[in-house]
Amino acid sequence: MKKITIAIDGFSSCGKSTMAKELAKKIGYIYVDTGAMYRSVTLFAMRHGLFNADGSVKTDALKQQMSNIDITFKFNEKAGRPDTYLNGECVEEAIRTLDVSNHVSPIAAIPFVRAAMVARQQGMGRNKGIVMDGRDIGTTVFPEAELKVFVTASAEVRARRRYDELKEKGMPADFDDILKNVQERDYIDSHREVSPLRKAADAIELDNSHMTIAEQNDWLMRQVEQRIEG
Ligand SMILES: Nc1ncnc2c1ncn2[C@@H]1O[C@H](COP(=O)(O)OP(=O)(O)O)[C@@H](O)[C@H]1O
Ligand SMILES: Nc1ccn([C@@H]2O[C@H](COP(=O)(O)OP(=O)(O)O)[C@@H](O)[C@H]2O)c(=O)n1
Repeated sequence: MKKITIAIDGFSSCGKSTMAKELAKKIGYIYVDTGAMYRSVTLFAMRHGLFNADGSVKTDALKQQMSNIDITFKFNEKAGRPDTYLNGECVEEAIRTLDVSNHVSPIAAIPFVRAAMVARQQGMGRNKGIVMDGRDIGTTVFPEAELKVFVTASAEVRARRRYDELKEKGMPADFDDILKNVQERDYIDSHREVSPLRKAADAIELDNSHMTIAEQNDWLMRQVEQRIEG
């Protein structure tokens, strides 16, 4: 069966990685969560004092440190998805905190950070057979992807989903803080100069506000079948 490239973009916390990882498992593709890469750079910057007190980034210092940031993925059989490693340390949990979420968008707006991440992502997808989710996969990383999906849901629905997830994991969560974070990231991600979050002209839009996880997985599988058979 022919292998294709699948790009899943959209707003924060709308279910991109949930559907991407499930699809990859079903069809035996590699799954890459590009948000985890930007989150890992952010965690590194937080740990190394590369943020100013006002939340802005010490850009020159970060630039000098970029070659010391090694991000890798290793498949976790139990979780059924790849875990993210920063310089050899599993940071899967550490990169999902609200603190990291509150710092990530300024990091992801920096051109040299994006250039480094995009180069790595393109390398991982060189042989196709990949499902990648993020903000700029269909527009910048793989503009030639055979299937592009752009996912949306209302900000309240997305914040509720993230809130439920953090609660279930026993992590601190406040609904209003999460909603504010989701809205702020949407704004910064959509308005940055380099690769802003936007729907690619040839992407299919999916509003999953009122869909179950099973329904969206079925929907995505149908889209893939059409591309693979067609
Ligand atoms: N259709 C859905 N209905 C309810 N919850 C969902 C749905 N899709 C995803 N979720 C949940 O929403 C949360 C955010 O999903 P996630 O896949 O991490 O989003 P993203 O990758 O877009 O940030 C997760 O806890 C996930 O289980
Ligand atoms: N391809 C990507 C993926 C994420 N990002 C940035 O990384 C942040 C975290 O992405 P994420 O996918 O983990 O976020 P959630 O939607 O899971 O909350 C986003 O808010 C963007 O600022 C990006 O700029 N480009």
